[in-house]
Amino acid sequence: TIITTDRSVAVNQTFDYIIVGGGLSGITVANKLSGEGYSVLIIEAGPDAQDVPAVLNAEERGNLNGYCNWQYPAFDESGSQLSWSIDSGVGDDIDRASLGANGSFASDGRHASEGLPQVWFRPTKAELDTLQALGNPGWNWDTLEPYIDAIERFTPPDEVQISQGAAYDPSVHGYNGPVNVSFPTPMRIPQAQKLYKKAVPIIFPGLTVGNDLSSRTSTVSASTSWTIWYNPETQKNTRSSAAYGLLYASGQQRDTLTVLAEHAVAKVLFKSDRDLTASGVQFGNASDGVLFEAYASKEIILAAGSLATAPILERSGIGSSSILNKAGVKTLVDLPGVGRNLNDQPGTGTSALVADSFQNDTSIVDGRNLFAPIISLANTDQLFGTSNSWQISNDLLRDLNSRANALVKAGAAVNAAGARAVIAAATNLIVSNKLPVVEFVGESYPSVFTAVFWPLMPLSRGYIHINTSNPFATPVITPRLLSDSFDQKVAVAVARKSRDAFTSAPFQQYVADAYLDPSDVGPNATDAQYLDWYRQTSYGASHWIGSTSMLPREWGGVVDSHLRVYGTKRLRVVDAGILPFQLTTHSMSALYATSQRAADLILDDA
Ligand SMILES: Cc1cc2nc3c(=O)[nH]c(=O)nc-3n(C[C@H](O)[C@H](O)[C@H](O)COP(=O)(O)OP(=O)(O)OC[C@H]3O[C@@H](n4cnc5c(N)ncnc54)[C@H](O)[C@@H]3O)c2cc1C
Repeated sequence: TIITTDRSVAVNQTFDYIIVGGGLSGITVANKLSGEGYSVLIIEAGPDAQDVPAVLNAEERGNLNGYCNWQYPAFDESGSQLSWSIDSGVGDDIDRASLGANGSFASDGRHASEGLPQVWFRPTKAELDTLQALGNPGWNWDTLEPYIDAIERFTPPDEVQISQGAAYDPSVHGYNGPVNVSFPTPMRIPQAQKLYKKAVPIIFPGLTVGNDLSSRTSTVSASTSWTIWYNPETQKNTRSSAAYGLLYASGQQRDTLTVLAEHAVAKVLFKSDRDLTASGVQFGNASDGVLFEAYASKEIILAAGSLATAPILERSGIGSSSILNKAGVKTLVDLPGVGRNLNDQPGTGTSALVADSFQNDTSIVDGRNLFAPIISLANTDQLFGTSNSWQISNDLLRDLNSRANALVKAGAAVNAAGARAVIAAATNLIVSNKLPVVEFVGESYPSVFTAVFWPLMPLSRGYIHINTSNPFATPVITPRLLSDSFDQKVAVAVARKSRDAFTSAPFQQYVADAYLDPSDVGPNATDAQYLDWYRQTSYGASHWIGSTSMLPREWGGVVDSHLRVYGTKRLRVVDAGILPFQLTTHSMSALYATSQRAADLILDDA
């Protein structure tokens, strides 16, 4: 495998496949295709950060600024810039806008301060089967779960880790894959984990503490495993990822794989404006702005992530003709779904001051930088109480049409039928399958207990589009987080629950001030005050999906169930953007499955 920034490896060269983006999905696909002997070029916008300590050592994720975050600006509907920027992944390792969050060369997109993806657990059968129900034959639990199994190399916790809170269900892990999954050594804040585990069933009645986040049909609370492994030589919790597992690993080297780093793809080239067979890409480096071409004899695969693939399609002439006209791009395929249905989970958090006598107790508060030691996933019954939940569920079912119409009006969906199908699918998971609607993370930092949380199955949708043909300009991203009233209800309810946790009996003797932050949203605050605070402080949880959804074309889909871009030939999308609705997990486990399955579909057609 050649990894280089020397563009001469690609300029005017022809490969079997060109993959745009060396993040989680791009690396996974490249590994499979090159493993079959096909020549593959990955063009990755970010840097090769293989030996960067902040990338390699999982606990240095706070030092990633400058390596791994494109930090795209975000806007509200009036065009004003929001106060937060989007951590857009630089793959695991590359520079942050491009790399997928999980361990790829780059990651997909979020704040460097939060670091690259690490939390690992599986989605449920119900949600993977819903991909198929949305008009995508072959995309279901039975076809995808084996790929989740295949990618994971799980190290079960040892007795010490188990005594510190770790637990697992051996049947929901893979043991022979390239991506390591384990509990940290030592476990973080074991005593504080116990407090959260006692408080969670109190604040979310009906939610039980289980033994594994991956072992569930609906809700669960448990200590988290991460995509890390413990290196006894360096004594460090070490990052695992698509990049480390499938690209850098000595056993995965290929004669036919070339990675060109620090170059961004501007657009896809076609044989002609009439024959929309993808034949190559135009690419360059923003520092000099010069554009070059490289060619593929078989296919172009866009894997630049949910925040970059849609703009590449638009610059290539594929998108809504009115948006392309305004940007000065000639429309080749009028495909209005490009860039719509964008969504992420809006996250924020509260904190409580730890009592003086426990301030130096590292089993309760520590400065270690591994996010999310204990995670709880609660459904509407557990969040709202069963009778309120019944009413809220009825409202959700009743309001499908009005929600769909509102999304079309806002420009976040192509048509009411498509919007309704997607919202109905999510609603069904919430109402009938009782899947979790909120994620609640128990954390601590020096001097404070914190709760970090987000609506897990948001119904809000936004959009991302280009506004210029300049290949190096950032897209205009309008996330519209919390624009839906159900998401608002979930947000307010979980924020209140976090206060209930810190005032609950288990925490009482450990907490000096349960309302430390936000101090002005106190016990008597109204829902409106909570919502106002939530809006001001929340930002995307870095699980951006949906902007190139896999759906029937008449519903606003961008790719078909073989991930082929409608209206074109030899052009596919394989990244988080294909998911039409959120999964009740962090995205990487599912994306490893979708990208492996995509590689098999591509090989079937080779
Ligand atoms: C900070 C952060 C933390 C996260 N934490 C977790 C977690 O704990 N657990 C979890 O499961 N998931 C987590 N995620 C989510 C997960 O990482 C992403 O969902 C996943 O990486 C998306 O994969 P992808 O292949 O779609 O895109 P990515 O992995 O983002 O890859 C896209 C790649 O394309 C590159 N690129 C972009 N534009 C161009 C261009 N024009 N030309 C060439 N290359 C380009 C990018 O640099 C990037 O390398 C996190 C994400 C972020 C950002």
